[in-house]
Amino acid sequence: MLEVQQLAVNYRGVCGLDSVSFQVSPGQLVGIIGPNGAGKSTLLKALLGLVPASGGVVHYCTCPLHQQLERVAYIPQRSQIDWDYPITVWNVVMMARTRQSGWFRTPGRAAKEIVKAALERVEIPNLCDRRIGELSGGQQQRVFLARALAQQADLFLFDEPFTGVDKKTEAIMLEVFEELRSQGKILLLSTHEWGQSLNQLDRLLLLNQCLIADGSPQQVMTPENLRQAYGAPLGNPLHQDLETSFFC
Ligand SMILES: Nc1ncnc2c1ncn2[C@@H]1O[C@H](COP(=O)(O)OP(=O)(O)OP(=O)(O)O)[C@@H](O)[C@H]1O
Repeated sequence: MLEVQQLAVNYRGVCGLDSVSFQVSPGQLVGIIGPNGAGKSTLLKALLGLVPASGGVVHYCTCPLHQQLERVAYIPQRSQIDWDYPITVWNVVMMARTRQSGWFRTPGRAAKEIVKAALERVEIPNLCDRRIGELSGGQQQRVFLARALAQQADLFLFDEPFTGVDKKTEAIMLEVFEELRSQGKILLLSTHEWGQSLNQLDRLLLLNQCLIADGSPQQVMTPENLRQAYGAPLGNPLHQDLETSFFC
């Protein structure tokens, strides 16, 4: 069980997150939605301690999460990754095994098998010798999904995994998420996706600095909650699009 209590982040006077509390059970796929600047990325980073919390606690299996980061796979937003870094696909995915094999040791056969299997699962074994900067956006996302798989984590945090990916990559991602969910893993993903794809999620957290709603997609995506999060009154074309895309 992941337990988040009154988590808050303050960026030198700018509120990033305001007293957010929720719990996630094993085997749940949870989406985090909200407008730009709502604190979705901040929430994922604060869970890991990548940004300092000004308050609150994050426990996983009753112990502080920051003491067991080896159990967490984090895939940041595309814009946070240096795609010009001269590293091959194979080595990016192998980084997931470094903690086990040690930074200065040659990876063993078991680590290589895990990396190979992860690349095969996301259908890019043929790209293993390519540099990450030479890949398409969808291929790049698959590399980081493979790295997350190779880490064999218990908790997966994805920051906008669907941004810039094609339907094929999205389908592979959703299949992998489903497999992880059925293995009892916890998955949290921030998204700007709307429409029927939200129904794939067990739960949604609707954020706008504070947690506006937490429940099934149907419970969360109500006109009143959307108004509260996005601030647009009914009659605003943007707001109507959002509602239409979900409720049709
Ligand atoms: N490093 C930082 N320094 C100062 N303020 C920050 C920093 N990172 C985020 N913020 C602020 O914190 C708030 C939440 O930002 P965050 O990036 O978490 O939102 P988001 O929901 O992920 O947005 P988006 O959908 O645009 O990616 C915003 O007001 C943002 O300007």
